[in-house]
Amino acid sequence: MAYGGAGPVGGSGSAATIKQVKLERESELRIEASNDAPLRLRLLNGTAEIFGTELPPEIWLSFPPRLKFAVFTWYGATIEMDGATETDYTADETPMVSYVNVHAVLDGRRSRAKASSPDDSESSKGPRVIVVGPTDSGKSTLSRMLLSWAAKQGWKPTFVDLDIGQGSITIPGCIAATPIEMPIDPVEGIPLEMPLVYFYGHTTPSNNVELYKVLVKELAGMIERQFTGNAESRASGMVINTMGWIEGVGYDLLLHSIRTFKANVVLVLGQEKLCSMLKDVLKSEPKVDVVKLQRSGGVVSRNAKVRQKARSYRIREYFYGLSNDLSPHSNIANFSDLFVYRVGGGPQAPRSALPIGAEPAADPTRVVPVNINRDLLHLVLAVSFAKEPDEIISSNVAGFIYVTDIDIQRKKITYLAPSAGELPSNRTGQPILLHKTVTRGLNMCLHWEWTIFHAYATFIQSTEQSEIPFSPLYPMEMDSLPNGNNSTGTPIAATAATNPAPPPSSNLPQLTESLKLEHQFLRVPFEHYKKTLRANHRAVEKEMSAVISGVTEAAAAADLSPDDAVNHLNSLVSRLQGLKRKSEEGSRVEHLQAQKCRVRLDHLESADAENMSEWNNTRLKRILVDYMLRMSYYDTAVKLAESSNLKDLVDIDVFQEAKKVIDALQNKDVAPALAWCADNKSRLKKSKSKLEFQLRLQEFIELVRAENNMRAITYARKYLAPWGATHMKELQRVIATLAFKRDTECATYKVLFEAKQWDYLVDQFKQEFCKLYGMTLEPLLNIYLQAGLSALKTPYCYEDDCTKEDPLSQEAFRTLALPLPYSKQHHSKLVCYITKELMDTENPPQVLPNGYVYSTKALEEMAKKNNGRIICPRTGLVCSYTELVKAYIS
Ligand SMILES: Nc1ncnc2c1ncn2[C@@H]1O[C@H](COP(=O)(O)OP(=O)(O)OP(=O)(O)O)[C@@H](O)[C@H]1O
Repeated sequence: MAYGGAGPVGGSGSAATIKQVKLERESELRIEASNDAPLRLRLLNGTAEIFGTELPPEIWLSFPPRLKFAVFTWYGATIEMDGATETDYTADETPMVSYVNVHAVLDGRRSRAKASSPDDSESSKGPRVIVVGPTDSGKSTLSRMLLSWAAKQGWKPTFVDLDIGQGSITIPGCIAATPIEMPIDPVEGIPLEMPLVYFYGHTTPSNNVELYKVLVKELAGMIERQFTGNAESRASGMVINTMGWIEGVGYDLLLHSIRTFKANVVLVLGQEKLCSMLKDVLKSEPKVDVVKLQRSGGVVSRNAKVRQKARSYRIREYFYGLSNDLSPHSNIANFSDLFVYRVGGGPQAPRSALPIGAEPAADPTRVVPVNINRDLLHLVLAVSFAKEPDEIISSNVAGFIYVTDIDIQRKKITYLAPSAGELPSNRTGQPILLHKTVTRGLNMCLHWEWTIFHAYATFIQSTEQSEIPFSPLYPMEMDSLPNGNNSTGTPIAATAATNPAPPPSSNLPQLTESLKLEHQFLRVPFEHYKKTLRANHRAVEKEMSAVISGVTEAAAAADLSPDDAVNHLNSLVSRLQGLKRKSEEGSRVEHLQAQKCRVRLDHLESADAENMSEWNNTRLKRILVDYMLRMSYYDTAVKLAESSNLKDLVDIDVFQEAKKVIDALQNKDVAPALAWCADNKSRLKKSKSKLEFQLRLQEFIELVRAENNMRAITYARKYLAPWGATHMKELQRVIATLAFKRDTECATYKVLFEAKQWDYLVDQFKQEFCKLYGMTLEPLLNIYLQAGLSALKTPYCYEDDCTKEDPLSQEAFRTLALPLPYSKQHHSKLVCYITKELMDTENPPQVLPNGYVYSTKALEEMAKKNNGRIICPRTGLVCSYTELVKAYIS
């Protein structure tokens, strides 16, 4: 196991380096990201995937600290990594072939289910796969691969997560399900649009086995009902991830889950004993395949402490997002608005109420009200969709809140919620958006009372401090399983299968492929919208905390006269009025930006075969506007956008923001650029941007140029010294200008005083700006032109006799084509269908409107005979000679 490329083997938390790793076919690069810094990675060439999701070529992906994963390739690939790792190594022994073979069989079963009549409840049922095995056997990872491969082929399998210990869909302590419509994002994990979540409240089922069973039954029942009305989901089936407790009660619970979900494929990871026990028990159930699969050597074992930490990170992630990109909202509610309930462990039934001989036992599913007091402080609460207390157990939850303060005197509770506004309202049917979190501790419920809607929340105490192609197209030979039943179709391949099935290929229609270039079309307005939301949120928080401390100060000031107090309060009131005005304006802007995102989605959706030409025309104009904006032709861009009614489809407002900074830099003023850096500090820091440093260096150089050495030194101490740890060399070079002075002839320092440094800053800013908004660094026009030029570029284009008609005879096109390889040349000859003569530069081909091509000689003769009309000998199309377009042979 070693790196195939240059650079040191393994990371061991050393300083960040960029290194390349060459992966041979069917091998994987196993990575444990460092504990304190993210890791960037990109696919340089070949194809590779992370747990079933293909990597996009040449795009840097950023992985959060502590993530453990593997980049696998079927055909070979080169990966580039930037950042420190705890460990990284390549491995060529993986169980991926057996996993993909399982996928291939499941795929066949899905197709058969889809093809059968929906009325036939048995045969229209897709595979229901349950993945079982001890802790750290790779269950979640295998589930993820099977889901991503299925989604890639256009299926919509349902992912069911019964592992309350870690929780892939939502916080631990819950069981949950969600449809998977796209391959799972290797960084973000399971998408959380609309998960179905049932709250259990402990991280091990042993605390309340009965409740766990009841919730599993509720979840299974709900999914079954959804399948009844949705043939596509039904045929796609489900993949069920389970917990690692496989002995004693844990084993009973596994069997209970297999039966409750009517699983027909049981995949046992790396446990001979469990596999044979399950085969034994399930042999009487003929339609269940039990298959043993090898555990991957890459699966990382985690001890109790690491697991606990992982849970704690998830609480934080739920409220703050994977990379601190979410802002939870702080709200206050009255005690009287809510009721707290605890599930299970309530008072025991009196002996007198029990059958003779029965011992009083706490009802495991009893819902018990609890008083609100300071014990609730720092608890994570889950808000339920139940309308009445007795519906709590059978209801899924809407989301979670975190209690930050309990004011007993004023009877107020302060909490953080992942979304703005009050707790979810039944009227709109909008649940709190679920992100991820962790749970441990008590098992109680919070009842939220509303005029129209009653919501219940379950809360749990978090004692963990939350800081807050396959392509070798081998034919597949499937072994029949010992207890497999062929009536369900092809049996699942056992681990013995050594030939990989064809890797799942994408079912995305062609249009979607071309829409990939439209990424920034959606991303830019969305990033802009997010930025406005953040700015508005910050402004409100700032003003509110100033007002609150103003009130507190006034209350504490014993010597404040009534008049002064009134004046003080009046000033606070006018401040709040100002905030109200600003908020109204802010919300108007937010609304407009959200609308813009909607318009763009609608525009993309409107593309279909019928209006393609008009749609493409609009696209061309969009691309031209984008080009002009990037090249600073703002007025022309605005005119074209206005005259073509494209204002919502182009990013003029975003580029106006850039224009201010660029204009200032061109006037040798760094202040607006520095302000822009301050506004986007955290995101620039995340992407390791050096822009602020470069701006500061330039300010320093200007002070040296003005011979203001003392100020330059003070400036360097204040603004440049903090960069010393990471950019010492550049810093030393610039500081040396104090000695060399502005009229130095020493080339190393002379260049620092040149005017082109400002152009360089403009370029740097443009790059950072594009990165921040998710834009391509090159204008789209260049990318599209390069795509075309790559087909035309031949050595002939660079010879002196290259004809003027060839785009590559133009210098501008030649520059664009510079990085492109020559197009593949076939020495074929084109022969005219009519005259059978060779078509070459002497007798060039011409294209008819119907796409057929004939030689110029033949067409000229035909036009002469028919008064300028051309009749296509193959389709009969009639057109004028003037409608023909010359074709170029390269
Ligand atoms: N091939 C691999 N290379 C590197 N890391 C891997 C590989 N396969 C799995 N892992 C990592 O190992 C860890 C454990 O894997 P996983 O969560 O799939 O196991 P599990 O059996 O579901 O665990 P649990 O005991 O929580 O149920 C995860 O962090 C996963 O990302």
